[in-house]
Amino acid sequence: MKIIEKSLNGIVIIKSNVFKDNRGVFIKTYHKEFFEKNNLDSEFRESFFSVSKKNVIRGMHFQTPPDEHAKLVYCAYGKILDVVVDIRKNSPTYGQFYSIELTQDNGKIIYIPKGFAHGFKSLTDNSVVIYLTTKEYSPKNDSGIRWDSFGFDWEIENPIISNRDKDFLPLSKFDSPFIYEDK
Ligand SMILES: Cc1cn([C@H]2C[C@H](O)[C@@H](COP(=O)(O)OP(=O)(O)O[C@H]3O[C@@H](C)C(=O)[C@@H](O)[C@H]3O)O2)c(=O)[nH]c1=O
Repeated sequence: MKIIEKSLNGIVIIKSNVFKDNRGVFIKTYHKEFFEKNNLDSEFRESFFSVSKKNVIRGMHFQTPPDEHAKLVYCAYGKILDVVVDIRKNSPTYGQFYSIELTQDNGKIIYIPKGFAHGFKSLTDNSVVIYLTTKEYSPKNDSGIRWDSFGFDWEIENPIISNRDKDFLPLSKFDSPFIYEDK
């Protein structure tokens, strides 16, 4: 495992060794000591996955305080375009986004700290996306902003989206509870 990229003062891209043989692939996705050494939150408390058809967009999600959490995200089957946007007030990169392809065999894992909205577009049928989060799911503080409200070009006409995701406020109307802290 190694860090191959950092972005927007908090986003970290981890690359894991991809062991390929005649059976398939093997990829390690979490190593507590590695996270501690690199000052990343490592106390993950829940894990879940979703399966998405091609052209599904899920996002842009986060939990608000006091249930805000860091997330670790990777794609165990298929291929996705993962997207994050900085929603920390006073952040020098507020409103800026970052995107990366995560696939079943590129070994890439994205670490998303508190204060970012997260979403993705599924590039294949049955994309399996796995998450680890540092705080339990909190329906009342589970929130989001509109996927098409922060300038990112998703390169898609009619994505498949949940009703909940369609109803989120655009970033411009969202009063963010997250404040950037210079570390
Ligand atoms: C996230 C979550 C959802 N649920 C329930 C709520 C709902 O009935 C059903 C599906 O939830 P959602 O529609 O929110 O699923 P989805 O839109 O896939 O939500 C996910 O999107 C991506 C982009 C993320 O970053 C994740 O953290 C998560 O917010 O599962 C839980 O019970 N526990 C959970 O932890």
